[in-house]
Amino acid sequence: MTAAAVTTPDAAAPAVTTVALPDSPDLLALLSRGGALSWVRRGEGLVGWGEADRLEVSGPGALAEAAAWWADRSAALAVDDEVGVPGSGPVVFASVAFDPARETSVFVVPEVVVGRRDGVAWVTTTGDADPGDVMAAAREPLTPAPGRLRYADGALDPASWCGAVSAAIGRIGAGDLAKVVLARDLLVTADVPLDPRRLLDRLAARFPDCWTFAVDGLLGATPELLLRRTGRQLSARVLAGTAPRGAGAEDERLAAGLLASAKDRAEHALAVDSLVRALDPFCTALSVPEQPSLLTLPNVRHLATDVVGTQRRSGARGRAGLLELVDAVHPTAAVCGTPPEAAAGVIAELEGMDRGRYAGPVGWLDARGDGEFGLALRCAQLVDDDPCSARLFAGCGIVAGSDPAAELAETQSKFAAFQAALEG
Ligand SMILES: C=C(O[C@H]1C=CC=C(C(=O)O)[C@@H]1O)C(=O)O
Repeated sequence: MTAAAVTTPDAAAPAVTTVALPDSPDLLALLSRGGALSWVRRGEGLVGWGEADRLEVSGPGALAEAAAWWADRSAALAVDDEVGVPGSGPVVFASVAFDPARETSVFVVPEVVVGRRDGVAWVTTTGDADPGDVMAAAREPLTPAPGRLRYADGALDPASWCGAVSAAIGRIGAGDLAKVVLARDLLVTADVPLDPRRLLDRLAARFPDCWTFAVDGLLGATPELLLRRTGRQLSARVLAGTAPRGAGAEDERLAAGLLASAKDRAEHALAVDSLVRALDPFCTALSVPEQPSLLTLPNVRHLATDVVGTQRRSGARGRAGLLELVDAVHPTAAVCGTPPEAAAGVIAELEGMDRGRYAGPVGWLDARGDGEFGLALRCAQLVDDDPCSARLFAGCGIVAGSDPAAELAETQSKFAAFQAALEG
């Protein structure tokens, strides 16, 4: 545990109090129905509820605006933090649009945050709420399981989406670009309102190696870590290149085939390269394994590269904040393509939908500047005006050598992650 912090900017400033908890709570079990906020992996992370503050922002410079907003807001709080670890004290949850210049990014400061890190648990409250009362309040009962589900095509039906993939392969063949990630959406409607807590519980139970996230109605379990900052230490898990799971010996064969696939290796290398190029100017050291490893999930397997770096103490504009770093690395070629401008143009032209916050950075940031951002993948956006409906997303990297039917099957395997959570 690092030093405790007490800051008192002015007498009228809202108070933020963090106290240690004697027991380690099941974080997701604490959430109540409205406004569930989550970033949890293997029982550790943060959950939050209530809204002490909120920013919705879009346009060029959206992330710089958000960073300035959080710096102002967090500096104005009177903080009493007896825990003093990343994630204790004031925290903002964030869900950034895939294209922050065009679409809305959302930042929410919860009234209550409960965290757990390396077995140490704490609760942070903003304003008058008493930490003891907050923890004593039992979670409201879950709403019934969704029961019958109806699915409908989103922007493109499967055949049209395969047509878009063929068109993208044509552009790649013509030399316009090397890679583009094309996504599709699927609409689901249940007979009863969807309960985010039920979905998050099920996602966390089935995908323990993923980060189970929820911010402002966007929920999912992502295997991809865009960027974590702890002090000057930076880390990321880049994924690109996917194979389905099989039964018995077939599963082993598919795993070996993925590692040996020149097409998947090329797709993966572009994603790693895009992150490393963007991060390098901010780092004194950056370590990148030469070969990808395999990340095995219940529904798919990915090529994975874990990158770690040490941030420079200062650059031309001082030491970059986490949101500035996120702005610099996003979008990587894991969600956009190479070169990014050409890929973004092909996505806008061929996908036929707005991604919203799908494939954007999602996570949290504290007042010290520590935080974690994943990419919002394997997720669904709850529909604002229809509590029984959600929009699911899945995408695939397209390179020379991609096959539209195989890419369609890959989106189905990726949708299956959220569908399993819905169908329980
Ligand atoms: C864009 C998605 O996945 C990305 C992350 C991992 C593997 C990917 C792939 O193999 O295509 C994608 O780049 C998605 O799941 O919607």
